[in-house]
Amino acid sequence: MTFKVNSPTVTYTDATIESRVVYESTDLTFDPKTGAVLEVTPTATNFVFRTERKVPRLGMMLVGWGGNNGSTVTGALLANKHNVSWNTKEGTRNPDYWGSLTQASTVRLGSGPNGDIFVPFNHLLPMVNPNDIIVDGWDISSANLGDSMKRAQVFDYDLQRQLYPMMVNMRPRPSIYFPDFIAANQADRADNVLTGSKQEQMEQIRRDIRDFKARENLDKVIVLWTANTERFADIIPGMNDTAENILNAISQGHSEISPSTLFAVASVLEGCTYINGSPQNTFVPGVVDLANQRRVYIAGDDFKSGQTKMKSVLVDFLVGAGIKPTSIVSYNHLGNNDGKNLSAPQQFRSKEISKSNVVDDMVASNNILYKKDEHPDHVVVIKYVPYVADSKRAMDEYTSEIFMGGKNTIVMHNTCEDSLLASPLIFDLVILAEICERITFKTEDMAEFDRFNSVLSILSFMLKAPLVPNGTPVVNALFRQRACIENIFRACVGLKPENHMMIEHKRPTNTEAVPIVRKFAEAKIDSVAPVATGTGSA
Ligand SMILES: NC(=O)c1ccc[n+]([C@@H]2O[C@H](COP(=O)([O-])OP(=O)(O)OC[C@H]3O[C@@H](n4cnc5c(N)ncnc54)[C@H](O)[C@@H]3O)[C@@H](O)[C@H]2O)c1
Ligand SMILES: O=P([O-])([O-])O[C@@H]1[C@@H](O)[C@H](O)[C@@H](O)[C@H](O)[C@@H]1O
Repeated sequence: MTFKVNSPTVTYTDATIESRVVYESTDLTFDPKTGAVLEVTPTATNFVFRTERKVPRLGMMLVGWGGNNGSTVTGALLANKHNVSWNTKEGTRNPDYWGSLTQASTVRLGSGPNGDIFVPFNHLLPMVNPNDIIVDGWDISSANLGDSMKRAQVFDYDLQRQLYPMMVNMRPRPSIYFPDFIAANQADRADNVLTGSKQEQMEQIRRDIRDFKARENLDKVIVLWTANTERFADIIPGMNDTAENILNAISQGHSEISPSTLFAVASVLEGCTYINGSPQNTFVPGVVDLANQRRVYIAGDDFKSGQTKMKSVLVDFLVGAGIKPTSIVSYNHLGNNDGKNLSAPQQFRSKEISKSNVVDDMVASNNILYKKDEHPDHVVVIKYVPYVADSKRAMDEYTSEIFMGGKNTIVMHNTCEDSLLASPLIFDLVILAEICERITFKTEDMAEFDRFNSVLSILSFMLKAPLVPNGTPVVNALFRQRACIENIFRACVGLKPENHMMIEHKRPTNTEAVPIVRKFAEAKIDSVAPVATGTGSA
């Protein structure tokens, strides 16, 4: 962190940052007959946020470690850690974490004499440095990470050449493989698989987590799925609908328990946050129930890296501007192994679902444009074209109705280097999940400090199909998701939410009075007193 907040509402000790926050919202009352809003009442709730300042020694275990994303994440970490630069036809390139919210974006602190002041996002709170993360994981393919990097064809040759010696001795642990959950075309990779009952395999994953933690002297481990997309599992009452039932089903080896669900259960039982970077329904109700019982974080689903990320911006812009998208056609082709797996109908269906639901909240927000249950036509097409490898081509057409019967059509070609866009998100998911493990909060009606809900919806910014606590709203609009993370972290250090009003810069030029500046040190929280000097405030 590079700044301290000067406020009587924030207390810094060696161990913690404690911040007293008034969380303001609105309470609505409705007409019971029509559902129309009757009253809007501003509300204020006193929160105390407590953040542990000690950054832990963190282990990240990737399921699918030998894949394009897994090998790219590993190589990028090593390149940054060891400052490996490489030659390209455009000249020398240096390692970076571009595309990472925590490592390459900034937040506005306030205004200075020469305009707005921005600081790196990861200066808001003490976060893990990705260079310090220790990596391990599993893969059904026995290929070492050096060969996996070559197979992925993501990095430039000169970078691969330098990284290979650092990665060739990294070997994925044998993994859980049930052929009917992923495409049959993946079978030729599966030479590194566990055997035994589902219970025995799940226990082995738990031993692997404990072994990694002990071997590397870690403070904590976070497990993240970046293995192939599975088909959806059937939700079966009495089997995977509660924590007790799913544990029984695993002990009985029920066929509908997927590898990803076994990894999730193993992680939760080991007290490790589990993140799902793929679209399948790993988090069947029994897993969510178990995570809530054990107060362990789970998050998902499906990295939001390229075509869908753009969609969650474009549709938000259109609908927010009062323009009505009526047809959205998203086509893409890719040639990596993910694309090969997605060429199978059931695996494509998982991805189609996660890519299709992303507009629902934005459409539902505007009943001027859309009648009840009215939606744009929305089509998702994915084709496997080996030649383009990891360089996914996305082509989109957005047709919208505009003013007075007009139509607008936006056509976009978006070359999404899949792994170079997804890998920064993997760092963000793990780093943000880790800092969330060090944040607790208390309100007046809570006897003790407690952590967030076990379904860590704050990570939605990185995910196509955000998993949220039952009964809570799903937000896909990208900038609302970003603002959620930033403003919660701002609250943890006593800063107000960024509201973009900048009203201090909108005063009549002829006014004599100096800008109103609230200085907690001089003014009571419930009053605002003009001050003699017009200095900008952070
Ligand atoms: N931009 C992106 O790359 C992006 C965006 C969103 C989601 N995803 C999802 O991320 C996942 C990984 O993408 P990728 O491009 O790295 O794919 P990939 O096929 O290159 O890597 C997946 C790896 O998982 C391994 N695997 C499969 N089943 C496994 C199991 N049960 N246990 C352990 N390993 C297993 C495979 O052998 C492979 O090495 C896919 O599900 C993909 O849909 C990727
Ligand atoms: O994130 P995004 O670019 O919208 O979606 C992508 C899909 O279009 C693509 O088929 C596949 O590469 C990735 O798994 C990713 O899910």
